[in-house]
Amino acid sequence: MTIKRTDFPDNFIFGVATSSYQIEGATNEDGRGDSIWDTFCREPGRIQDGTGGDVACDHYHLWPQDLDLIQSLGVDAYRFSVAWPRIQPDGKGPVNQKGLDFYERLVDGMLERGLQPYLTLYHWDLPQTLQDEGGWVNRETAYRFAEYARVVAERLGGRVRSYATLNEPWCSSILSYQIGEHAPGLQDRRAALAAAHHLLLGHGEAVKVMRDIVPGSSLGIVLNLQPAYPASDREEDVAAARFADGTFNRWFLDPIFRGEYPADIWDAYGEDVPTVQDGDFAATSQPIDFLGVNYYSRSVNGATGNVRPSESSYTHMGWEVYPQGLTDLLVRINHDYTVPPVYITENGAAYPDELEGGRVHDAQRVEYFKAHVQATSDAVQQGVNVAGYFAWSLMDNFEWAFGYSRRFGMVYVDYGNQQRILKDSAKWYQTLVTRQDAGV
Ligand SMILES: OC[C@H]1NNC[C@@H](O)[C@@H]1O
Repeated sequence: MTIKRTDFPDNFIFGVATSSYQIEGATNEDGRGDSIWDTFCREPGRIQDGTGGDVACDHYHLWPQDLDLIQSLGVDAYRFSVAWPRIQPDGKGPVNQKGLDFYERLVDGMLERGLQPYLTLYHWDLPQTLQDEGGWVNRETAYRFAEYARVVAERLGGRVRSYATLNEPWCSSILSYQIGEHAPGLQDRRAALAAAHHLLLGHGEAVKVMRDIVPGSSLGIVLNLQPAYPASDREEDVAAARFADGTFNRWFLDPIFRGEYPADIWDAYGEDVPTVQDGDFAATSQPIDFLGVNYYSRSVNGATGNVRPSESSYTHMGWEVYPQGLTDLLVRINHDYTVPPVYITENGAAYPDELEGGRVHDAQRVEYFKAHVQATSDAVQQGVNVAGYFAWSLMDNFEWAFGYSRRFGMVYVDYGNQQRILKDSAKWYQTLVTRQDAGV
């Protein structure tokens, strides 16, 4: 059985994805302000290898060669994010023209190379000055976000036809304000749920603003979703899976597509629930043109905690390789919600890659991509309107709390000399997207 590009509709998009803080570097250049991740990386113990994004892949300076690299892969599109602190160093008010100029050059560079720009407005690099005023826990940040969206849309306008407001609001709220592994590193569930609500409010306010500025553009949001499976059919395990599905998936899908929070989880959260004002759900459930789904793995839930099926293989992040979960997730979303076209906006795996004689034989990552592209095709065959697939990631980059200790790229980055080296997985992807009938 081989997975081929012709297994997908002709207009299906294949792309690669990155994000600003993870690849750009140049954190003190051309007027960029501090983000919460610059602050977080300076706090001892927060990042596993003690690093930060101050240099990263030096993409701020190497972007022309990186766009050449993306073009050489033969993909249709490039998913990237704009750093809010480059556009508004204080998170509000004065606009830094040099920041806008950078992204204008980058977008024009994509268009010149026949690459469709898929822009994400917020991939976690909140201006520190807004965090100083409470960050996403402060409802005002939602309105500052809409103002920032206006600035970007006014400059990049029709050249960018696809705008995602947020990347993974679960990470920007629960992982960041409740679990504390991501910036700003708090551990307060009430704060986290307030942050989640204001992120979704900001999404809605930004969509409202952008509808007028970039009419005809495709506006959406990107969610990291994880299908939750019960460890057994025992009632307590089934309940554990439903709770996991509720807190991880439905807490974000429901406000966007149903204009409400899921009642079971709302009740479970008790006093920690966010303050919802009149009109909030009208904003959060603004009609959108696409849903981005970031899929990496599933969870297997038992009453006493998560289970790691021994028969599965695991990535360098400790995530189970479970491609069927992607198909199941897409079919479920399509069944339970009225969704617009879906893009797989991130899918990929970290493995401990070794550079051997100038090559990286990342066979496990090749198998991961093959299986998940196949799983995406299976969902399409089952009637899910999947419009595209973006591999995470174009190149190795700063993997947040893991620093540079985890490599997700299909292109190897030698951080000592900033060389980019195509791994076998890049070559496989190239054969797939350029219709050279990649075999499975
Ligand atoms: O952990 C891998 C990726 N997950 N989604 C968000 C990205 O920024 C991460 O690198």
